[in-house]
Amino acid sequence: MRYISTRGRAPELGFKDAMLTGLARDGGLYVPAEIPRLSPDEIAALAGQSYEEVAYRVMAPFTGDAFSEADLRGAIERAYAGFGHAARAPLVQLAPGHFLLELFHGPTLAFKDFAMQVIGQLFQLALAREGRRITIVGATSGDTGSAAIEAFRGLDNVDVFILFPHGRVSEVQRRQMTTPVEANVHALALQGDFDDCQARLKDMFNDHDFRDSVGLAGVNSINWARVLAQVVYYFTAAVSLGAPGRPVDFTVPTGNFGDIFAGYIARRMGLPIRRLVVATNQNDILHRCLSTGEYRTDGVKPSISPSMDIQVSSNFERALFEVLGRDGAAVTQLMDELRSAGGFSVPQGALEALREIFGSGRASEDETSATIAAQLAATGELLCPHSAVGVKVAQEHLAPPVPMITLATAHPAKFPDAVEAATGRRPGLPPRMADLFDRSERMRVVENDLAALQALIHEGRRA
Ligand SMILES: Cc1ncc(COP(=O)(O)O)c(C=O)c1O
Ligand SMILES: N[C@@H](CCOP(=O)(O)O)C(=O)O
Repeated sequence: MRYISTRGRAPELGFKDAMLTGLARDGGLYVPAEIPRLSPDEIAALAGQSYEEVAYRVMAPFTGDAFSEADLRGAIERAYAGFGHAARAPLVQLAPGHFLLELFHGPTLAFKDFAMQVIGQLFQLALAREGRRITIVGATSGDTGSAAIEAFRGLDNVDVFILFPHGRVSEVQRRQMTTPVEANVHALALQGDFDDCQARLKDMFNDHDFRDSVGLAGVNSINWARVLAQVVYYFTAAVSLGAPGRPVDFTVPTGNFGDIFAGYIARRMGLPIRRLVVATNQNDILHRCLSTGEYRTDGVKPSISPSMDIQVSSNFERALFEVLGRDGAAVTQLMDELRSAGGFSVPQGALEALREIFGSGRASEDETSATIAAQLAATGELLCPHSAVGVKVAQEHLAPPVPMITLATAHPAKFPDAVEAATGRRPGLPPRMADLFDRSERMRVVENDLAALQALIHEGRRA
């Protein structure tokens, strides 16, 4: 299996190198040269299998010969062993025809653990084999950072630097990043928003001297392996509701477009997904774009679903690449316009192709709070604000008899203030995290300045 860049000017790589590389050297994102398909019989045969078995069968066609079957299976087994639910990603019913896929039973209580735990294992295998050290730099609006730290903390051959927007993540999210004691973990509170964090991260990748000198690696969803591991739960959920014999819809709380792009890949692999619905908070650039064809940034607005406070949605580039007929030059032109003018118009044919697959909707702050309260009253399910955005938008897109599955992307206890304000009930952390507020914090507040960040990373790495 070979991987190509969405900008068409970077070397083709195998799975392992694409994973260790992160962003392509032409600034694009790696995607598989071909998307493997599973036959209806192969999809039907996933019914009743463990989450780990489904993960192996879905991921193996993409990893090619990068890892032996035993290594890949071992990595998957270790990745999910610490999850707090036997099903890993349980499906609960909210209403007739509407289901919630709970993706928050991993170690850091958000869907990021599903991929981060696997790639943590795969990175360790690959680095040990090659005797390499790397520096991971990640940008987070709250959840990727803690998941990455959890997956890579304490490793001898990895240093981890996480950029998060200062004052714009929840206290639980911040403490998850600032309380680990391992010397290889560095939490950096950047004076700016998430888009600034992600822009500086991409600047570092595009500075090839810096990139090579520190052995830069990325574990944001710019990394194809992140997207791949997230494809798996679309299969487990759809199959449990009758796929391949029955189509399903998904609604996905969306920011960086990585999670919903994983659903798109599942669909291309043959899973009968009828619609994928993008659910945004008041940072609704994707909803506006799908509605009007205009992708225009207008500044990140802080919300009660902070992990989705994103305007420059990284993986939308992968979707554009597909609907532009895999034309790297056309993608490069749109991305250049985004950088120079803050936006672009999606060509009409590409917009129609997007709309055939993706629906969209937006939830205001009040609607998000009202949905948290209403779901608690109606079903007893306590939603985090991101999942509530999803449920609210999903309710507007129900199309019986096709079942709707909404992704619940984080545990409500990560956002106790917003949940308490909506319901009067303050969700508690699981016992293993009960002392989170007693642990001492370690973080540096940093300017939004590329050269200063690069110097800090150079100095902070262990020799
Ligand atoms: C809790 C939560 N929900 C939803 C999202 C949006 O996911 P994506 O960025 O893959 O679109 C994020 C951040 O990625 C998140 O942390
Ligand atoms: N919401 C994310 C933003 C980064 O997303 P990623 O999927 O590209 O890592 C977060 O919580 O950090």
